[in-house]
Amino acid sequence: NKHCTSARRVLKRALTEGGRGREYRVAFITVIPSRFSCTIGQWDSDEPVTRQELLKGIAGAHGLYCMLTDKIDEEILQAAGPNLKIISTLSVGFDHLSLDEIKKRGIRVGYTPDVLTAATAELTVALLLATSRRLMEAVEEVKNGGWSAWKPLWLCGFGLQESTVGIVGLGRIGLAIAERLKPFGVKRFLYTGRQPRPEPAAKVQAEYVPLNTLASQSDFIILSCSFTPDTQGMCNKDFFAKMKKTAILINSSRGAVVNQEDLYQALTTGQIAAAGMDVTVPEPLPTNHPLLSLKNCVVLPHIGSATYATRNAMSVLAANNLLAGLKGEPMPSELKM
Ligand SMILES: O=C(O)[C@H](O)CO
Repeated sequence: NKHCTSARRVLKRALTEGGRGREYRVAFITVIPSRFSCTIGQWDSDEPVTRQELLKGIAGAHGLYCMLTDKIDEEILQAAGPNLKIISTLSVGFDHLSLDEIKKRGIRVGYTPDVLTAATAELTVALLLATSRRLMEAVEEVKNGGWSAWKPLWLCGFGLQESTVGIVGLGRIGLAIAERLKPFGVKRFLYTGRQPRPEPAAKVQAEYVPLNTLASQSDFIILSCSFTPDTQGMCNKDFFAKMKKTAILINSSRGAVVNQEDLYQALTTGQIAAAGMDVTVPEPLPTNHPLLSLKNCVVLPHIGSATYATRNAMSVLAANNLLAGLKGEPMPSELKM
């Protein structure tokens, strides 16, 4: 294999933003040239590659380095042709990859678990606190003159102390979120998923419960599951109807796990207290989307893993996955399909 396609480099911005970013970029760009001889067709921008460019650039490639913004489906795989044997995605999520089509062609897939766990968990906690303690509203009030005096009930929210936290998906990130929340004085952790996970659960004394129980008993519900046909639209009007009126929903998994129309209804009718979303459908969410008009909904632009160090580690891991795959070796992080 003498060719590979690097769809783009994500750390270009790190360089232009200065500071620590500079060393990260160096780390990334040295991976491919020093360890493997290949021709790189690169989309050299921090913006997603256009579909057209990707279709054109991938023709004949042996490997593809892509991101979650690239939908790798039958059309792309056809355009690549039979040379393509390795796909390396700069993400832990892989719902942008048509795995059936990929498997059919005997293509191996690399992804980036573990290295982003801490950053994603940290952001999820930040989003939870920003939502539950109404930080966005509070900052806005300071800026717009709404801060008239200290008042007993003004901008009150909900605290974690003595609360019940429900986690949907107690995987690597779900567990890391629970571990970070525990010191806030959470009383009970509930979790749900395809099956009980006694080992991680024991670390935070989390109880495995059915989804309905989690919905009705939790004060905070955190979505940290993969996006699959089972989880698609899982948080819908039935789910919201079971939640406490004082409960808060936090989503740092994939936007489509939540039915956004039903969420809007639940938030505007007082069925639930608030929601914090780091992921939406679509991304970006149009600026006139109804959810953005709500004070009790905090929306972030999918920044769970966005620390310089984490994006650097993801980039290096994705490059090493690609190289190992091209050499026919085991990848550092290969997706089991
Ligand atoms: O799947 C992923 O990797 C996250 O959504 C972004 O880092």
